[in-house]
Amino acid sequence: MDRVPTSTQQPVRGEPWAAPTSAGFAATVPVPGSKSWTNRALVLAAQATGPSEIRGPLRSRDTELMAAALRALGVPVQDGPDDGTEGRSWRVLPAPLTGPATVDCGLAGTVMRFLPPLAATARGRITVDGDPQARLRPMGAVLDALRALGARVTGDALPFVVDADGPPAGGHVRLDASASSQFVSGLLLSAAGYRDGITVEHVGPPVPSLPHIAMTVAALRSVGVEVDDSRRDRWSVAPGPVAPWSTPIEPDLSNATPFLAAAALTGGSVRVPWWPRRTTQAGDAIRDILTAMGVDVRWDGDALAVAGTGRLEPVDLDLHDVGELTPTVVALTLFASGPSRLRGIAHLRGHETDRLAALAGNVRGLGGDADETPDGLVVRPRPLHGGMWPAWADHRMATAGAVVGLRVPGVLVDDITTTGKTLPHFDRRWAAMLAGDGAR
Ligand SMILES: O=C(O)C1=C[C@@H](OP(=O)(O)O)[C@@H](O)[C@H](O)C1
Ligand SMILES: C=C(OP(=O)(O)O)C(=O)O
Repeated sequence: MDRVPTSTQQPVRGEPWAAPTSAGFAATVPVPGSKSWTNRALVLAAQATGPSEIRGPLRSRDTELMAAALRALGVPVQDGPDDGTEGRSWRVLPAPLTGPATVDCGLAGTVMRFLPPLAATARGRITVDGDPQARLRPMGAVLDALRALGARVTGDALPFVVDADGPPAGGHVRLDASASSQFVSGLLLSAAGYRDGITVEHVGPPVPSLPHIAMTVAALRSVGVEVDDSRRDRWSVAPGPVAPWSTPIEPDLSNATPFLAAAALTGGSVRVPWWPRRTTQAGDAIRDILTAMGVDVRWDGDALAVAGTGRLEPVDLDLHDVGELTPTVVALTLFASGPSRLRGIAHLRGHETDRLAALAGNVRGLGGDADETPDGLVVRPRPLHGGMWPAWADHRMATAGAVVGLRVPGVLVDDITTTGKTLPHFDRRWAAMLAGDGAR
């Protein structure tokens, strides 16, 4: 039976976006800073012993919401000097966290999961809400954990209220983080400010997106916070000072994936400059995924260079660790030489939308053949026709529609502006890539 993705999204404003087709191009595509790194940097900088400068941050809806949340709690987050680069730096000036305040999470998982543990260390009443669709995202485990750690929180999902009275006791808490790694990351990021620190123990089916927890641990250590992650499913943060943030933000590799997929699908080539050789970002997994599909992937100086080879092999992949790549990968598998299977991603049902239902439904809407499984998707390539590819308020659904549209005339994305969640001006960047801007 066809399922329709859960969506309370508001009626889409404006005209649908006609996805351009392409028969190949050569382009250099710089991508802005990482969402995941930027929002970790902001949360840590707000707790630091002195001012921080966050260089090369992502400036998008998710990160502007995090900056606005910190300002609402009394922490100035100011523009740094304008050096002409896109990701204008942020200067964060730590100050006592106070309510009353209202925090808008939008649809950002990082804001709704990272901010409440910080808010619990403030003083005053803090009301937290977000987009209608955000109210459907799993939150209960984090809010229960905060209560167990001594915080006063009313509610089990957005909207909820934190009645803060200075740093809670903290201590040891058990929670089921199988719905989102962000439950763990959020608690760890503010744990140094709890009186006894925090030890988080996961109990339940495997935690998804473990590289994102490794990123959290790396971020904490970079500001001098002591973290013990030596035991599986257990993370312990000691109480103590947080040093100012100083690490430049890496480019967002997940945001790079639709552009790399475009090269793979059209026989074109794309270079993404400043691709880190070592990183905790999930998006780095695209190198192995494209290679497994038969695409030419190589280093070119400081850039990653991807070129289509005219063939795309089918894949059987466990994306449990790198679930946010699924929409891009599905777009690619639609054009592979046989059926593909994607596994380990049941938790995507709690992302911006139910991504498994949205992807299967959108593929079928273009005449394709995709089915949900209990923990993923099966995609069987067949000729597609044009039609509407709804974004379901989900930035990665929108960018996946752009990828599909490269090979299928007449694909329309109902709301391309939803890409502003993590990648402002996506449509302009896409057009520039197809025009071969910056090609070498
Ligand atoms: O911590 C982070 O920055 C993120 C963790 C992951 O969340 P889930 O564990 O909920 O998949 C990922 O999908 C999301 O895009 C960003
Ligand atoms: C799951 C994602 O986002 P969020 O940070 O809102 O969970 C994503 O960007 O793919």
